[in-house]
Amino acid sequence: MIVTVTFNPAIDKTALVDTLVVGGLNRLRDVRQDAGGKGVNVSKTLLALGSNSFATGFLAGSSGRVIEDSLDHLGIENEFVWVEGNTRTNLKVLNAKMELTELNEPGPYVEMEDVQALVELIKKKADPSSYVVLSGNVSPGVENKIYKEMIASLRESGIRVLLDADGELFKEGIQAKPYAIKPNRFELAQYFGVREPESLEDTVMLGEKLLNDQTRLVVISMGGEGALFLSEEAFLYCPVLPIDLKSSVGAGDAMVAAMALGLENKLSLEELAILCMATSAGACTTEGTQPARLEVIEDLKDLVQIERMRG
Ligand SMILES: Nc1ncnc2c1ncn2[C@@H]1O[C@H](COP(=O)(O)OP(=O)(O)OP(=O)(O)O)[C@@H](O)[C@H]1O
Ligand SMILES: O=P(O)(O)OC[C@@]1(O)O[C@H](CO)[C@@H](O)[C@@H]1O
Repeated sequence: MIVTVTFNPAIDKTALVDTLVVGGLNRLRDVRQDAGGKGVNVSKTLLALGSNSFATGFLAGSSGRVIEDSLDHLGIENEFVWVEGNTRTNLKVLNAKMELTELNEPGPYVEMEDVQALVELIKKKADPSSYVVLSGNVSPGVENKIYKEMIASLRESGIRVLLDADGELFKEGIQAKPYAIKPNRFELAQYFGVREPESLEDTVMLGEKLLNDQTRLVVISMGGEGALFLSEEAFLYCPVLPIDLKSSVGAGDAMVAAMALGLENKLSLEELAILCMATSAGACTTEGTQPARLEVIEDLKDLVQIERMRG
């Protein structure tokens, strides 16, 4: 069973505008709404890939109900800890050049006792064969060391964690050596306090420093430049797939879903890379934060190219 944890889910409003004017009036068109937040997107993608998951985290107020209803409607098993306030709405605006501007709200306040309730819920659902996906930002009130503490605590129960976070959450979380991580190139550079590496070799040099006896898989996503897959088995580079881009919001989450499924199904690194590339590219072919249909993902798999950098 894959358990996805979203501390700070969101209703994602995606809209188009020809030119985004900062400090001016922008009239949006083609506004669509999706139940989102990184872990929620991972669960939606797993469903598209034909896999069950259990979605949890924090929800609040009427927006929280919208997300819960959407997951129920999709048939995704879920149980959230309910807190005061209202789950956030995040605005994603794409201009005519397909440049994305994201305006993410902070989300409702979460007390430490709510976090305790969440950890108990996760431990109730997960067992040593489970992968727990911790992804996204946390709500106000939650400390940056939370993922680090959760990774350590879940490890005591033999549960493996896949971490996708940025900034301090990532920096702290890494210290607890999660089983798998998916930084993008910016997050990787930020972690090491260096400029974003330009070459694949320099990116690999940073990424391999994060592999260790417990962190067995490092995937570095590089947006339109593809991704790197590092494990003790091999180091692989996959160039980006040629697709008709609709919205890249959630492409990273699609990749995380494919990583979790690949690990659960014990795929080889090469098979896992193919699934990740096809699933993440598929997410870019849909509007908003919807995953692609399985047939689309299957077709995209044929386009994946793999360059072996080591192993
Ligand atoms: N324009 C694109 N065309 C095809 N595939 C893409 C494109 N953009 C992203 N992808 C795929 O999605 C993967 C993840 O994208 P990206 O590196 O932007 O993730 P991210 O930074 O975690 O994004 P987010 O947090 O917004 O989901 C890439 O490695 C690539 O495989
Ligand atoms: O504020 P966070 O938690 O970092 O990111 C939240 C978010 O931008 O991530 C998803 C796309 O990856 C969206 O569904 C959601 O709005």
